[in-house]
Amino acid sequence: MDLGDNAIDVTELRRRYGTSSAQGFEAVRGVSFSVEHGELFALLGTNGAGKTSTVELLEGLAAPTGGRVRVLGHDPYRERGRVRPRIGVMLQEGGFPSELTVSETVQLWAGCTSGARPVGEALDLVGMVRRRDVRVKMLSGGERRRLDLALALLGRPDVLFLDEPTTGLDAESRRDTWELVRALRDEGTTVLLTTHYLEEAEELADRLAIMHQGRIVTSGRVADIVAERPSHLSFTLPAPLSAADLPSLAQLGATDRETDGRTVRLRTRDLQRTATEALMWARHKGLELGGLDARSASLEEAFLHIAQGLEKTETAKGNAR
Ligand SMILES: Nc1ncnc2c1ncn2[C@@H]1O[C@H](COP(=O)(O)OP(=O)(O)OP(=O)(O)O)[C@@H](O)[C@H]1O
Repeated sequence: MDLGDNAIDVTELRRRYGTSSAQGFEAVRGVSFSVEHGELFALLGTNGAGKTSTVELLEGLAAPTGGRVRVLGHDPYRERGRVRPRIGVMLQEGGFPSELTVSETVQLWAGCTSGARPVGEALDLVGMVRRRDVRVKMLSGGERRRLDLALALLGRPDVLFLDEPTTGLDAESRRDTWELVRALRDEGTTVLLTTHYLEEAEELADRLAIMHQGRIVTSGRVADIVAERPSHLSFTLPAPLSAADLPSLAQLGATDRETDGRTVRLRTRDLQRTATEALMWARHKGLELGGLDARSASLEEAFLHIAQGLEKTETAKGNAR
């Protein structure tokens, strides 16, 4: 393996569906990013943003209409034979013959995979050993996702593509999958994850990119993306006080505030300072603040802010036309 290059390099990637450029639809519109070896990179986006269309190009399932993709230093479409044995792909909809049992399915796949893990090991990784003799048609949606993951892991891939890996899983199975994905990353596997669950990206991703209408609108480390958003401090004042009795926003180190009756929500770039000022004020006055909640910004909030901002821009453009 050439460790000098990134595991994945994507430059100005484009994908158009339909043959005619006049009638076709461009789902990927000049996307660039790279993923280092051993890194876990998440691709997030609004519905129809172009995540799956992008990932399919990385998996070599289609040729791009523009730009360049390299996976492990090779073109995944033209040099499929060199890339395919070293990647693991978990698609959104794994189509299994429904009459086969779980272990027969893994056996079948193992027959087509060079250096495959033993069936028992693959099933153990995803917690499906006890379901090995169950026919695929009898599995729940979440169990099918886990079987899909077992198949993607069979060839001990250097690069693992996970397209919405925990959709349909209950909270406990989702946590188990996260633990497994983290362990694989810690062993050096590069992971490219697409997900609708922001919490999942927040838990797992070293870096992420957010797509909207075929383009990357923001990318970076989770902490950096989140740091651009303010934190919140909220509490309820005891009667008969109101927000007007609070110190000024400048004294509290807050940027602005919302009130709902006696409940106050302060936005701040310095949560520790704002919380300290508010608590010292309350102590000085001998007051008890109800429902006190100090919260750093989350990825969900950053994502909604970006998505809502884009919506407003598009509405404004539409109105201007
Ligand atoms: N085969 C196709 N022919 C024409 N348009 C397509 C085709 N596949 C996808 N599209 C369109 O391309 C756009 C991007 O779809 P894609 O599935 O890549 O988005 P996504 O970000 O994965 O969405 P989701 O999160 O909803 O799964 C959508 O508008 C979709 O309707």
